[in-house]
Amino acid sequence: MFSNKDIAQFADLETPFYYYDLSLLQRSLSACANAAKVYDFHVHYAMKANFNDTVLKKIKEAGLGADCVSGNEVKKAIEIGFAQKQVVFAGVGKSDKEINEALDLDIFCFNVESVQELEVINELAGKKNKIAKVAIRINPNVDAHTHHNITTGLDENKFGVNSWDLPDCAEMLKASANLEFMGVHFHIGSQITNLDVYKNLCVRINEFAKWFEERGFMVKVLNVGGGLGIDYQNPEQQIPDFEAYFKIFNDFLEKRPNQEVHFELGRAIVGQCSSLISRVLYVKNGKNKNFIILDAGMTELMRPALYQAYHQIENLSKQDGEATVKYDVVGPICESTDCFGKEVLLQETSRGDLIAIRSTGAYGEVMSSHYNLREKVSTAFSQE
Ligand SMILES: Cc1ncc(COP(=O)(O)O)c(C=O)c1O
Ligand SMILES: N[C@@H](CCCC[NH3+])C(=O)O
Repeated sequence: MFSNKDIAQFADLETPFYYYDLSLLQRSLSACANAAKVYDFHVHYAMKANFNDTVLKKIKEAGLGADCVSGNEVKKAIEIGFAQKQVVFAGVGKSDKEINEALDLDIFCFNVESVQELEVINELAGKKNKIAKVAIRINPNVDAHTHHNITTGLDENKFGVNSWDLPDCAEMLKASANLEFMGVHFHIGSQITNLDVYKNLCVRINEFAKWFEERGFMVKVLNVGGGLGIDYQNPEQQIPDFEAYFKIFNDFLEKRPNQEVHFELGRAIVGQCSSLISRVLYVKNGKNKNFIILDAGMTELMRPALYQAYHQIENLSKQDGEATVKYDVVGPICESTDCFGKEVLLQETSRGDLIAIRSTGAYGEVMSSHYNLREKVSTAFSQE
């Protein structure tokens, strides 16, 4: 819900822009940190969800670590002030340059996704006379029951080491003088709303951790990844149930004494704290359809075009009236998929109205592009 003060502030700003509610971000962070603390769990924030500087600084101040998926994310995490020992680096295609940079920055751990990558990290660490800490990202073949395009833990996915390659992995680890084995890593997908999925993941994690222990490895870290979803249908349901989420891992993981449990949450922390604010350029009334044409498009928010993702759409200029007209809400980009919602019921809308597209804090601003030579999308922040 936006206050009249928020809306008055928006009226003076050039659209489109991402609006960040920093007090909501703070409340999400506190809820997450407090729920994790009960079990002494460690949370690394998945930077790919949103790497806006102001957002990152708040997350760092809350004491979370950083989960990175590129050399630039690793560098940015360190620049923002995340402690080196709280930075992890995953990714199925880490380049030699990126590995070298992360070695120089002495990060906590590489989450390694293939036997070849182990070989390369060992060689590059050797050249620097360093010992690289590594966890093996295992593909557990657990169905996350989420959108097909954001599932990552099935045999058909490119991510992680498949179970049949683990014997080679173990051999490589034993033969590599410049690698220190830290533990096992998993991430089965994003926008997971059925928490039972995580029980299945825990069963597989227990099996894989035991597999390594039986071969003489000490598993210091169980990194279970992230993926906890948010309620896109109901943006006012703002803070995910972190307590229920962490409790599942406490109940179902067979954690050894002194073993650390790590999480990599992105969307659950930042998803609800932002909306894309746009202005209506034109309203086209057709025979069978009415179109609202916004000044924001798929270049600012790609999720609907890419995954047919639902985001709630609100007309902020007509908050009181009854919603009576169905519109297809589209952007100005030269693509037919540049559509934020079809047959969206809204108050009768006119040129100049302000429109909010809700729940855009995760994978919104970060996935914006310059297609059609669009301007870089701007940002605005709530007064805390
Ligand atoms: C390795 C890894 N960890 C964590 C995440 C964070 O996911 P989410 O934003 O769904 O919590 C992702 C993205 O899906 C990922 O690929
Ligand atoms: N970009 C996706 C999530 C991908 C998660 C990263 N593996 C989304 O917008 O839902």
